[in-house]
Amino acid sequence: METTPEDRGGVRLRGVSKTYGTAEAPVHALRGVDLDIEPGELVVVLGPSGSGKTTLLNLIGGIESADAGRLTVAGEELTERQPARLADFRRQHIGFVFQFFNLVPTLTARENVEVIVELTGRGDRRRAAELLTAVGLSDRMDHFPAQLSGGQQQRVAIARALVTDPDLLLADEPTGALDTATGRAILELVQRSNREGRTVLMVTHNAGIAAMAHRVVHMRDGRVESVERQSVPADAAAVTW
Ligand SMILES: Nc1ncnc2c1ncn2[C@@H]1O[C@H](COP(=O)(O)OP(=O)(O)OP(=O)(O)O)[C@@H](O)[C@H]1O
Repeated sequence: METTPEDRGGVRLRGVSKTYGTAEAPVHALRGVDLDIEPGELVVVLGPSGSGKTTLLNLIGGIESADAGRLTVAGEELTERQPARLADFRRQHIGFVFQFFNLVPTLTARENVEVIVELTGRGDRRRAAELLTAVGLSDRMDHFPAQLSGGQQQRVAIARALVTDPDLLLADEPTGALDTATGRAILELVQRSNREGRTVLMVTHNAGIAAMAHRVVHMRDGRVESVERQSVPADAAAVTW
């Protein structure tokens, strides 16, 4: 399906379910989730451990497929899409940031970003240095992950997620492994990316972080329990947890 500018980064879920485990011992990670995310929104997903937050993010990002329901992400219908075509979708539309950075230990910061351009065929290798500078790492580009602090590694991960200019940035506990001050700096980068027009969906345990969202989705037992709109989202620099 052709993506129009209006579709850029928008999400629509209808009756989406995902079950893990066996027929004898099923684990209902998501139970009939309905959710709309408008292009350009910053949405935070809150909920206790096991409520289905990561599963929701992984389905929207095409890492996994739903068992039931309909998903449209960035103008693309993902329902019943085969894994190989989900990979295409991810390459074209999604940037991921994870709790534990997931950098390749044998590549430098710059190479960790550049390799994504090679793997996806999207973006421009020259943007790697530009993005690393934008996240404050101009003097660390040739360092390996082990030579970087956690916060610096997460900055590399954000540059890596953005190098393909994705429609949608998905972040799963991006501050979970960081101290508060470092985590706040990462949230500022996430917010900047959103203010530049990108849709952002971020999962966290920390209710304080939700202050920076346009909308907060509360999950419980695989369901959306409530959605709250915040007319004046806080600056990430002012968020505390
Ligand atoms: N690959 C898997 N195989 C089996 N069960 C899984 C799998 N992934 C998730 N689950 C189960 O699905 C439920 C929802 O998990 P999910 O990771 O989405 O929750 P979460 O809200 O992100 O939790 P946390 O905050 O602890 O990361 C949990 O009961 C979890 O154990």
